Amino acid sequence: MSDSYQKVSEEQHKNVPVNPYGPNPADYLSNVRSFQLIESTLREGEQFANAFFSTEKKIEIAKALDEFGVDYIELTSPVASEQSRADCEAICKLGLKAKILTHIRCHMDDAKVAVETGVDGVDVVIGTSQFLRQYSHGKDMSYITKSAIEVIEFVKSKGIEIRFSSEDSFRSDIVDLLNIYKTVDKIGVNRVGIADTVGCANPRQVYELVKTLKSVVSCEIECHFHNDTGCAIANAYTALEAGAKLIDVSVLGIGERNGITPLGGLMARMIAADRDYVMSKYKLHKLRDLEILVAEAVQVNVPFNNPITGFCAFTHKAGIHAKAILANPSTYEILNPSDFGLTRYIHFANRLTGWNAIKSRVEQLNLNLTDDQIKEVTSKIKRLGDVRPLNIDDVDSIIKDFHTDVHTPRLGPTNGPAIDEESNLLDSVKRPRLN
Ligand SMILES: CC(=O)SCCNC(=O)CCNC(=O)[C@H](O)C(C)(C)COP(=O)(O)OP(=O)(O)OC[C@H]1O[C@@H](n2cnc3c(N)ncnc32)[C@H](O)[C@@H]1OP(=O)(O)O
Ligand SMILES: O=C(O)CCC(=O)C(=O)O
Ligand SMILES: [Zn+2]
Repeated sequence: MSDSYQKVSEEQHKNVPVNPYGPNPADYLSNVRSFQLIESTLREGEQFANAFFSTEKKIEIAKALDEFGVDYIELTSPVASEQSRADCEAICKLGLKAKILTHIRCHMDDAKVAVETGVDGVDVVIGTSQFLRQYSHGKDMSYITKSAIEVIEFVKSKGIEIRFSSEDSFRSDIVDLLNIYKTVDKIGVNRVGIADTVGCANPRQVYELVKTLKSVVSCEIECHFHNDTGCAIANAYTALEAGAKLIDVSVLGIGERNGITPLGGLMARMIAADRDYVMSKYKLHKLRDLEILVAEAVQVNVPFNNPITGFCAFTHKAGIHAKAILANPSTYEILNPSDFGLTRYIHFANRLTGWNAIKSRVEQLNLNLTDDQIKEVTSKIKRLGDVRPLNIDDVDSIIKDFHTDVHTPRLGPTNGPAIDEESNLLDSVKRPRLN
Protein backbone atom coordinates (compact mmCIF):
# COMPACT_ATOMS: atom_id res chain seq x y z
CA MET A 1 0.00 0.00 0.00
CA SER A 2 2.62 2.49 1.08
CA ASP A 3 3.93 3.55 -2.33
CA SER A 4 0.63 4.34 -4.02
CA TYR A 5 -1.77 5.38 -1.32
CA GLN A 6 -2.05 8.26 1.02
CA LYS A 7 -3.21 7.66 4.56
CA VAL A 8 -5.84 10.23 5.40
CA SER A 9 -7.12 11.53 8.69
CA GLU A 10 -9.05 9.48 11.21
CA GLU A 11 -11.87 11.99 10.91
CA GLN A 12 -15.20 10.66 12.16
CA HIS A 13 -18.27 10.48 9.99
CA LYS A 14 -20.35 13.65 10.25
CA ASN A 15 -24.03 14.46 9.78
CA VAL A 16 -24.95 10.89 8.90
CA PRO A 17 -28.51 11.09 7.56
CA VAL A 18 -31.20 8.77 8.85
CA ASN A 19 -31.58 5.92 6.37
CA PRO A 20 -35.25 5.74 5.37
CA TYR A 21 -34.72 2.14 4.27
CA GLY A 22 -33.08 1.09 7.57
CA PRO A 23 -34.63 -1.48 9.87
CA ASN A 24 -38.08 -0.49 10.92
CA PRO A 25 -38.33 -0.46 14.73
CA ALA A 26 -41.99 -1.22 14.38
CA ASP A 27 -41.16 -4.63 12.94
CA TYR A 28 -41.80 -6.72 16.03
CA LEU A 29 -40.41 -9.87 14.38
CA SER A 30 -36.94 -8.54 13.76
CA ASN A 31 -33.89 -9.74 15.66
CA VAL A 32 -31.55 -7.48 13.70
CA ARG A 33 -30.79 -5.68 16.98
CA SER A 34 -30.48 -8.77 19.14
CA PHE A 35 -28.92 -11.53 17.00
CA GLN A 36 -26.36 -14.14 18.09
CA LEU A 37 -23.57 -15.89 16.22
CA ILE A 38 -22.93 -19.61 15.97
CA GLU A 39 -19.35 -19.66 14.72
CA SER A 40 -18.68 -22.77 12.66
CA THR A 41 -15.13 -22.33 11.33
CA LEU A 42 -14.17 -25.43 13.33
CA ARG A 43 -17.10 -27.45 11.93
CA GLU A 44 -18.42 -26.17 8.60
CA GLY A 45 -15.03 -24.52 8.01
CA GLU A 46 -13.26 -27.84 8.44
CA GLN A 47 -15.34 -29.06 5.49
CA PHE A 48 -13.60 -26.46 3.26
CA ALA A 49 -11.48 -28.28 0.70
CA ASN A 50 -8.18 -26.79 1.91
CA ALA A 51 -8.80 -27.14 5.62
CA PHE A 52 -6.70 -29.23 7.94
CA PHE A 53 -6.58 -27.94 11.50
CA SER A 54 -4.10 -29.44 13.94
CA THR A 55 -5.18 -29.56 17.58
CA GLU A 56 -2.98 -26.53 18.32
CA LYS A 57 -4.48 -24.58 15.43
CA LYS A 58 -8.04 -25.45 16.50
CA ILE A 59 -7.27 -24.21 20.00
CA GLU A 60 -5.71 -21.01 18.66
CA ILE A 61 -8.74 -20.39 16.44
CA ALA A 62 -11.22 -21.22 19.22
CA LYS A 63 -9.48 -18.75 21.56
CA ALA A 64 -9.44 -16.06 18.87
CA LEU A 65 -13.14 -16.58 18.15
CA ASP A 66 -13.87 -16.38 21.86
CA GLU A 67 -11.92 -13.13 22.17
CA PHE A 68 -13.83 -11.74 19.21
CA GLY A 69 -16.98 -12.42 21.21
CA VAL A 70 -18.93 -15.06 19.29
CA ASP A 71 -21.79 -16.57 21.26
CA TYR A 72 -21.26 -20.20 20.26
CA ILE A 73 -18.40 -22.18 18.74
CA GLU A 74 -19.51 -25.24 16.76
CA LEU A 75 -17.06 -28.15 16.42
CA THR A 76 -16.81 -31.07 14.06
CA SER A 77 -18.66 -34.22 15.03
CA PRO A 78 -16.72 -36.29 17.57
CA VAL A 79 -17.55 -39.40 15.54
CA ALA A 80 -15.70 -38.05 12.50
CA SER A 81 -12.41 -39.39 13.83
CA GLU A 82 -10.64 -40.18 17.07
CA GLN A 83 -8.68 -36.92 16.90
CA SER A 84 -11.87 -34.94 16.24
CA ARG A 85 -13.31 -36.35 19.46
CA ALA A 86 -10.13 -35.59 21.43
CA ASP A 87 -9.99 -32.05 20.02
CA CYS A 88 -13.60 -31.46 20.96
CA GLU A 89 -12.86 -32.51 24.54
CA ALA A 90 -9.73 -30.33 24.63
CA ILE A 91 -11.64 -27.25 23.47
CA CYS A 92 -14.40 -27.88 26.00
CA LYS A 93 -11.76 -27.83 28.73
CA LEU A 94 -10.42 -24.38 27.72
CA GLY A 95 -13.08 -22.64 29.79
CA LEU A 96 -13.99 -20.18 27.06
CA LYS A 97 -16.82 -17.68 27.47
CA ALA A 98 -18.46 -18.89 24.24
CA LYS A 99 -20.64 -21.98 24.55
CA ILE A 100 -19.19 -25.02 22.80
CA LEU A 101 -21.37 -27.10 20.50
CA THR A 102 -20.77 -30.17 18.46
CA HIS A 103 -22.63 -31.18 15.33
CA ILE A 104 -23.97 -34.70 14.79
CA ARG A 105 -26.22 -36.80 12.64
CA CYS A 106 -29.66 -37.60 14.00
CA HIS A 107 -28.56 -40.94 15.39
CA MET A 108 -28.18 -42.30 18.91
CA ASP A 109 -24.69 -43.64 18.19
CA ASP A 110 -23.48 -40.11 17.46
CA ALA A 111 -25.46 -38.56 20.31
CA LYS A 112 -23.97 -40.94 22.90
CA VAL A 113 -20.45 -39.92 21.90
CA ALA A 114 -21.29 -36.22 21.69
CA VAL A 115 -22.72 -35.87 25.20
CA GLU A 116 -19.57 -37.37 26.72
CA THR A 117 -17.25 -34.72 25.23
CA GLY A 118 -18.11 -31.96 27.69
CA VAL A 119 -19.92 -29.74 25.18
CA ASP A 120 -22.54 -27.19 26.25
CA GLY A 121 -24.87 -28.28 23.50
CA VAL A 122 -25.45 -30.59 20.57
CA ASP A 123 -26.56 -29.54 17.09
CA VAL A 124 -28.47 -32.40 15.48
CA VAL A 125 -29.19 -32.42 11.76
CA ILE A 126 -30.97 -34.64 9.28
CA GLY A 127 -31.87 -34.16 5.64
CA THR A 128 -35.58 -33.69 4.98
CA SER A 129 -35.63 -32.97 1.24
CA GLN A 130 -36.62 -35.66 -1.22
CA PHE A 131 -33.04 -35.65 -2.56
CA LEU A 132 -31.46 -36.42 0.79
CA ARG A 133 -34.18 -38.77 1.92
CA GLN A 134 -33.68 -40.81 -1.22
CA TYR A 135 -29.94 -40.54 -1.87
CA SER A 136 -28.31 -39.71 1.50
CA HIS A 137 -29.82 -41.53 4.48
CA GLY A 138 -32.78 -43.20 2.78
CA LYS A 139 -35.22 -42.59 5.66
CA ASP A 140 -38.84 -41.39 5.48
CA MET A 141 -40.40 -38.63 7.57
CA SER A 142 -41.86 -40.96 10.17
CA TYR A 143 -38.45 -42.57 10.77
CA ILE A 144 -36.84 -39.12 10.90
CA THR A 145 -39.41 -37.96 13.46
CA LYS A 146 -38.96 -41.05 15.60
CA SER A 147 -35.18 -40.81 15.69
CA ALA A 148 -35.31 -37.04 16.26
CA ILE A 149 -37.49 -37.55 19.33
CA GLU A 150 -35.19 -40.25 20.68
CA VAL A 151 -32.00 -38.22 20.17
CA ILE A 152 -33.50 -34.98 21.52
CA GLU A 153 -34.84 -36.62 24.66
CA PHE A 154 -31.52 -38.32 25.25
CA VAL A 155 -29.47 -35.10 24.89
CA LYS A 156 -31.92 -33.16 27.02
CA SER A 157 -31.63 -35.79 29.75
CA LYS A 158 -27.94 -34.85 29.98
CA GLY A 159 -28.85 -31.27 30.82
CA ILE A 160 -27.19 -29.67 27.81
CA GLU A 161 -28.56 -27.57 24.96
CA ILE A 162 -30.12 -29.26 21.97
CA ARG A 163 -30.83 -27.91 18.52
CA PHE A 164 -32.69 -29.81 15.82
CA SER A 165 -32.14 -28.84 12.22
CA SER A 166 -33.44 -29.99 8.88
CA GLU A 167 -30.83 -30.23 6.15
CA ASP A 168 -31.77 -28.88 2.71
CA SER A 169 -34.77 -27.10 4.24
CA PHE A 170 -35.53 -24.99 1.18
CA ARG A 171 -36.03 -28.05 -1.02
CA SER A 172 -38.09 -29.85 1.62
CA ASP A 173 -41.84 -30.13 1.67
CA ILE A 174 -43.23 -27.29 3.80
CA VAL A 175 -45.80 -29.52 5.51
CA ASP A 176 -43.12 -32.09 6.43
CA LEU A 177 -40.94 -29.28 7.74
CA LEU A 178 -43.56 -27.59 9.87
CA ASN A 179 -44.71 -30.94 11.27
CA ILE A 180 -41.27 -32.00 12.40
CA TYR A 181 -40.41 -28.59 13.82
CA LYS A 182 -43.72 -28.48 15.72
CA THR A 183 -42.99 -31.94 17.14
CA VAL A 184 -39.48 -31.14 18.34
CA ASP A 185 -40.56 -27.77 19.69
CA LYS A 186 -43.21 -29.51 21.77
CA ILE A 187 -40.58 -31.82 23.31
CA GLY A 188 -38.58 -28.72 24.18
CA VAL A 189 -35.51 -27.96 22.07
CA ASN A 190 -33.44 -24.82 22.60
CA ARG A 191 -33.43 -24.03 18.90
CA VAL A 192 -34.61 -25.29 15.58
CA GLY A 193 -32.44 -24.74 12.53
CA ILE A 194 -33.15 -24.02 8.89
CA ALA A 195 -30.34 -24.88 6.49
CA ASP A 196 -29.94 -23.72 2.91
CA THR A 197 -27.57 -26.59 2.28
CA VAL A 198 -27.17 -26.03 -1.46
CA GLY A 199 -27.36 -22.22 -1.43
CA CYS A 200 -30.53 -22.14 -3.53
CA ALA A 201 -32.62 -19.77 -1.43
CA ASN A 202 -33.22 -16.10 -2.10
CA PRO A 203 -34.06 -13.47 0.55
CA ARG A 204 -37.78 -13.47 -0.22
CA GLN A 205 -37.98 -17.24 0.26
CA VAL A 206 -35.98 -16.94 3.46
CA TYR A 207 -38.32 -14.29 4.82
CA GLU A 208 -41.37 -16.40 4.05
CA LEU A 209 -40.01 -19.61 5.56
CA VAL A 210 -38.62 -18.04 8.73
CA LYS A 211 -41.78 -16.04 9.32
CA THR A 212 -43.95 -19.11 8.81
CA LEU A 213 -41.77 -21.21 11.10
CA LYS A 214 -41.82 -18.46 13.71
CA SER A 215 -45.60 -18.76 13.82
CA VAL A 216 -45.50 -22.47 14.70
CA VAL A 217 -42.60 -22.82 17.18
CA SER A 218 -41.87 -21.14 20.48
CA CYS A 219 -38.12 -21.84 20.56
CA GLU A 220 -35.43 -19.74 18.89
CA ILE A 221 -34.64 -20.15 15.19
CA GLU A 222 -31.12 -20.62 13.84
CA CYS A 223 -30.25 -20.28 10.16
CA HIS A 224 -27.43 -21.66 8.03
CA PHE A 225 -26.87 -20.30 4.51
CA HIS A 226 -24.55 -21.58 1.82
CA ASN A 227 -23.23 -19.09 -0.68
CA ASP A 228 -23.44 -21.00 -3.98
CA THR A 229 -25.61 -18.30 -5.55
CA GLY A 230 -24.13 -15.37 -3.65
CA CYS A 231 -27.02 -14.75 -1.23
CA ALA A 232 -25.52 -15.98 2.06
CA ILE A 233 -25.15 -12.60 3.76
CA ALA A 234 -28.40 -11.19 2.39
CA ASN A 235 -30.25 -14.33 3.41
CA ALA A 236 -28.80 -14.17 6.92
CA TYR A 237 -29.88 -10.57 7.32
CA THR A 238 -33.35 -11.31 5.99
CA ALA A 239 -33.69 -14.29 8.31
CA LEU A 240 -33.01 -11.99 11.27
CA GLU A 241 -35.56 -9.51 9.98
CA ALA A 242 -38.10 -12.33 9.81
CA GLY A 243 -37.43 -13.35 13.40
CA ALA A 244 -34.55 -15.83 13.36
CA LYS A 245 -32.20 -15.21 16.28
CA LEU A 246 -28.99 -17.06 15.46
CA ILE A 247 -26.86 -17.14 12.33
CA ASP A 248 -24.20 -19.70 11.46
CA VAL A 249 -21.02 -18.09 10.18
CA SER A 250 -17.42 -19.02 9.55
CA VAL A 251 -14.32 -16.90 9.19
CA LEU A 252 -14.06 -15.82 5.54
CA GLY A 253 -17.13 -18.00 4.96
CA ILE A 254 -15.08 -21.18 4.59
CA GLY A 255 -17.08 -24.40 4.33
CA GLU A 256 -18.24 -27.05 1.86
CA ARG A 257 -17.85 -25.87 -1.75
CA ASN A 258 -17.68 -22.06 -1.66
CA GLY A 259 -18.87 -21.92 1.93
CA ILE A 260 -21.41 -20.09 4.07
CA THR A 261 -22.19 -16.64 5.47
CA PRO A 262 -18.82 -15.07 6.34
CA LEU A 263 -18.35 -13.64 9.82
CA GLY A 264 -16.76 -10.41 8.54
CA GLY A 265 -19.33 -9.85 5.81
CA LEU A 266 -22.16 -10.36 8.27
CA MET A 267 -20.51 -7.93 10.70
CA ALA A 268 -20.39 -5.33 7.93
CA ARG A 269 -24.09 -5.82 7.20
CA MET A 270 -25.10 -5.77 10.86
CA ILE A 271 -23.02 -2.75 11.85
CA ALA A 272 -24.71 -0.83 9.07
CA ALA A 273 -28.01 -1.82 10.66
CA ASP A 274 -27.26 -1.36 14.35
CA ARG A 275 -23.78 -0.10 15.11
CA ASP A 276 -24.28 0.18 18.88
CA TYR A 277 -25.40 -3.42 19.30
CA VAL A 278 -22.60 -4.83 17.17
CA MET A 279 -19.92 -2.63 18.76
CA SER A 280 -21.09 -3.53 22.25
CA LYS A 281 -20.94 -7.29 21.60
CA TYR A 282 -18.09 -8.02 19.23
CA LYS A 283 -14.43 -6.96 19.26
CA LEU A 284 -14.32 -5.73 15.71
CA HIS A 285 -10.70 -4.60 15.99
CA LYS A 286 -9.79 -8.28 16.13
CA LEU A 287 -11.51 -9.19 12.86
CA ARG A 288 -8.53 -8.62 10.59
CA ASP A 289 -6.16 -10.74 12.69
CA LEU A 290 -8.79 -13.45 13.00
CA GLU A 291 -9.22 -13.57 9.23
CA ILE A 292 -5.48 -13.66 8.65
CA LEU A 293 -5.13 -16.47 11.19
CA VAL A 294 -7.72 -18.61 9.40
CA ALA A 295 -6.60 -17.60 5.89
CA GLU A 296 -3.08 -18.73 6.69
CA ALA A 297 -4.31 -21.92 8.33
CA VAL A 298 -6.17 -22.92 5.16
CA GLN A 299 -3.67 -21.38 2.76
CA VAL A 300 -5.82 -18.81 1.05
CA ASN A 301 -5.62 -15.04 0.72
CA VAL A 302 -8.14 -12.67 2.22
CA PRO A 303 -10.17 -11.77 -0.92
CA PHE A 304 -9.31 -8.35 -2.40
CA ASN A 305 -12.96 -7.34 -2.25
CA ASN A 306 -13.72 -8.73 1.20
CA PRO A 307 -16.08 -6.54 3.21
CA ILE A 308 -14.10 -4.53 5.80
CA THR A 309 -10.71 -6.21 5.39
CA GLY A 310 -10.29 -6.40 1.61
CA PHE A 311 -7.13 -4.44 0.81
CA CYS A 312 -9.08 -1.63 -0.87
CA ALA A 313 -12.24 -1.70 1.28
CA PHE A 314 -11.54 1.83 2.56
CA THR A 315 -9.56 3.24 -0.39
CA HIS A 316 -11.12 6.02 -2.45
CA LYS A 317 -9.80 6.78 -5.90
CA ALA A 318 -11.91 8.88 -8.27
CA GLY A 319 -11.50 12.63 -7.84
CA ILE A 320 -15.20 13.22 -7.18
CA HIS A 321 -15.14 10.66 -4.38
CA ALA A 322 -11.88 11.91 -2.91
CA LYS A 323 -13.10 15.50 -2.69
CA ALA A 324 -16.25 14.50 -0.83
CA ILE A 325 -14.51 11.98 1.42
CA LEU A 326 -12.04 14.64 2.51
CA ALA A 327 -14.95 16.90 3.42
CA ASN A 328 -17.01 14.19 5.17
CA PRO A 329 -16.26 10.45 5.01
CA SER A 330 -19.95 9.57 5.24
CA THR A 331 -20.39 10.76 1.67
CA TYR A 332 -18.88 7.57 0.26
CA GLU A 333 -18.51 5.27 3.27
CA ILE A 334 -21.27 3.38 5.04
CA LEU A 335 -18.74 1.83 7.41
CA ASN A 336 -16.12 3.70 9.42
CA PRO A 337 -12.69 2.03 9.14
CA SER A 338 -11.74 3.13 12.64
CA ASP A 339 -14.54 0.89 14.02
CA PHE A 340 -12.37 -2.00 12.87
CA GLY A 341 -9.01 -0.48 13.77
CA LEU A 342 -8.39 0.21 10.09
CA THR A 343 -7.39 3.27 8.08
CA ARG A 344 -8.95 5.16 5.20
CA TYR A 345 -6.83 5.93 2.13
CA ILE A 346 -7.08 8.27 -0.83
CA HIS A 347 -5.50 6.83 -3.97
CA PHE A 348 -4.47 10.06 -5.71
CA ALA A 349 -1.61 8.78 -7.85
CA ASN A 350 -3.65 8.11 -10.96
CA ARG A 351 -5.31 9.93 -13.84
CA LEU A 352 -8.76 9.85 -12.24
CA THR A 353 -7.58 12.10 -9.43
CA GLY A 354 -8.79 15.68 -8.98
CA TRP A 355 -7.34 18.91 -7.72
CA ASN A 356 -8.96 18.59 -4.30
CA ALA A 357 -7.14 15.31 -3.64
CA ILE A 358 -3.88 16.81 -4.89
CA LYS A 359 -4.42 19.87 -2.71
CA SER A 360 -4.64 17.60 0.29
CA ARG A 361 -1.35 16.01 -0.73
CA VAL A 362 0.28 19.41 -1.22
CA GLU A 363 -0.79 20.31 2.30
CA GLN A 364 0.58 17.04 3.65
CA LEU A 365 3.89 17.89 2.01
CA ASN A 366 3.75 21.32 3.70
CA LEU A 367 4.04 23.12 0.41
CA ASN A 368 2.44 26.37 -0.57
CA LEU A 369 0.51 26.53 -3.82
CA THR A 370 -2.54 28.52 -4.84
CA ASP A 371 -5.65 26.69 -6.01
CA ASP A 372 -4.86 27.66 -9.60
CA GLN A 373 -1.36 26.27 -9.24
CA ILE A 374 -2.73 23.06 -7.77
CA LYS A 375 -5.06 22.73 -10.74
CA GLU A 376 -2.08 23.16 -13.04
CA VAL A 377 -0.01 20.56 -11.24
CA THR A 378 -3.02 18.23 -11.25
CA SER A 379 -3.06 18.49 -15.05
CA LYS A 380 0.59 17.45 -15.14
CA ILE A 381 -0.14 14.47 -12.91
CA LYS A 382 -3.01 13.43 -15.17
CA ARG A 383 -0.83 13.73 -18.25
CA LEU A 384 1.74 11.39 -16.76
CA GLY A 385 -1.10 9.15 -15.53
CA ASP A 386 -2.19 8.81 -19.16
CA VAL A 387 1.22 7.36 -20.00
CA ARG A 388 1.73 4.85 -17.21
CA PRO A 389 0.58 3.78 -13.72
CA LEU A 390 1.79 6.20 -11.07
CA ASN A 391 2.98 5.85 -7.53
CA ILE A 392 3.20 8.37 -4.72
CA ASP A 393 6.83 9.19 -5.48
CA ASP A 394 5.87 10.16 -9.04
CA VAL A 395 3.20 12.51 -7.81
CA ASP A 396 5.35 13.95 -5.05
CA SER A 397 8.15 14.62 -7.56
CA ILE A 398 5.77 16.41 -9.91
CA ILE A 399 4.40 18.50 -7.05
CA LYS A 400 7.82 19.32 -5.62
CA ASP A 401 9.28 20.17 -9.02
CA PHE A 402 6.33 22.39 -9.76
CA HIS A 403 6.67 24.01 -6.37
CA THR A 404 10.36 24.68 -6.89
CA ASP A 405 9.54 26.02 -10.29
CA VAL A 406 6.93 28.51 -9.19
CA HIS A 407 8.97 29.64 -6.20
CA THR A 408 12.27 30.06 -8.13
CA PRO A 409 12.75 33.47 -9.79
CA ARG A 410 12.57 33.16 -13.57
CA LEU A 411 16.08 33.29 -15.08
CA GLY A 412 15.00 34.08 -18.63
CA PRO A 413 15.39 32.22 -21.89
CA THR A 414 19.08 33.01 -22.33
CA ASN A 415 20.00 30.76 -19.39
CA GLY A 416 19.18 27.56 -21.20
CA PRO A 417 17.08 26.02 -23.91
CA ALA A 418 13.35 25.86 -23.34
CA ILE A 419 12.09 22.36 -22.74
CA ASP A 420 8.97 21.35 -24.55
CA GLU A 421 6.56 20.39 -21.86
CA GLU A 422 4.71 17.71 -23.76
CA SER A 423 7.69 15.85 -25.19
CA ASN A 424 9.68 16.01 -21.95
CA LEU A 425 6.90 15.06 -19.61
CA LEU A 426 8.56 12.01 -18.18
CA ASP A 427 11.84 13.84 -17.86
CA SER A 428 10.22 16.68 -16.04
CA VAL A 429 9.36 14.32 -13.21
CA LYS A 430 13.00 13.70 -12.50
CA ARG A 431 14.56 17.17 -12.48
CA PRO A 432 13.60 20.83 -12.19
CA ARG A 433 12.91 22.70 -15.39
CA LEU A 434 14.48 26.09 -16.16
CA ASN A 435 12.16 27.56 -18.80
C1 LIG B 1 -24.65 -30.60 5.22
C2 LIG B 1 -23.61 -30.96 6.22
O1 LIG B 1 -22.58 -30.36 6.17
S1 LIG B 1 -23.96 -32.07 7.40
C3 LIG B 1 -22.47 -32.32 8.29
C4 LIG B 1 -21.46 -33.07 7.52
N1 LIG B 1 -20.47 -33.49 8.43
C5 LIG B 1 -19.84 -34.64 8.30
O2 LIG B 1 -20.08 -35.39 7.36
C6 LIG B 1 -18.82 -34.94 9.36
C7 LIG B 1 -17.69 -35.74 8.82
N2 LIG B 1 -18.19 -37.02 8.39
C8 LIG B 1 -17.60 -38.20 8.70
O3 LIG B 1 -16.56 -38.25 9.35
C9 LIG B 1 -18.29 -39.40 8.23
O4 LIG B 1 -19.13 -39.09 7.13
C10 LIG B 1 -19.15 -40.06 9.38
C11 LIG B 1 -18.23 -40.54 10.48
C12 LIG B 1 -20.15 -39.06 9.94
C13 LIG B 1 -19.94 -41.21 8.82
O5 LIG B 1 -19.03 -42.06 8.15
P1 LIG B 1 -19.44 -43.45 7.50
O6 LIG B 1 -20.16 -44.26 8.51
O7 LIG B 1 -18.24 -44.00 6.89
O8 LIG B 1 -20.58 -43.08 6.41
P2 LIG B 1 -20.53 -42.19 5.12
O9 LIG B 1 -19.87 -40.90 5.43
O10 LIG B 1 -19.96 -42.94 3.97
O11 LIG B 1 -22.07 -41.96 4.83
C14 LIG B 1 -22.88 -41.21 5.68
C15 LIG B 1 -23.75 -42.12 6.52
O12 LIG B 1 -24.52 -41.34 7.42
C16 LIG B 1 -25.93 -41.52 7.14
N3 LIG B 1 -26.50 -40.20 7.34
C17 LIG B 1 -26.28 -39.11 6.59
N4 LIG B 1 -26.88 -38.07 7.13
C18 LIG B 1 -27.46 -38.50 8.25
C19 LIG B 1 -28.20 -37.85 9.23
N5 LIG B 1 -28.39 -36.54 9.19
N6 LIG B 1 -28.66 -38.55 10.28
C20 LIG B 1 -28.41 -39.90 10.36
N7 LIG B 1 -27.69 -40.55 9.44
C21 LIG B 1 -27.23 -39.86 8.40
C22 LIG B 1 -26.00 -42.04 5.73
O13 LIG B 1 -27.12 -42.79 5.54
C23 LIG B 1 -24.74 -42.89 5.67
O14 LIG B 1 -24.99 -44.10 6.34
P3 LIG B 1 -24.70 -45.57 5.69
O15 LIG B 1 -24.06 -45.40 4.37
O16 LIG B 1 -23.78 -46.19 6.70
O17 LIG B 1 -26.03 -46.16 5.63
O1 LIG C 1 -26.81 -28.25 10.97
C1 LIG C 1 -27.22 -27.42 10.19
O2 LIG C 1 -28.16 -26.66 10.47
C2 LIG C 1 -26.59 -27.22 8.87
C3 LIG C 1 -25.83 -28.37 8.36
C4 LIG C 1 -25.08 -27.96 7.15
O3 LIG C 1 -23.92 -27.67 7.20
C5 LIG C 1 -25.83 -27.73 5.92
O4 LIG C 1 -26.97 -28.18 5.81
O5 LIG C 1 -25.26 -27.10 5.01
ZN1 LIG D 1 -23.39 -26.22 5.69
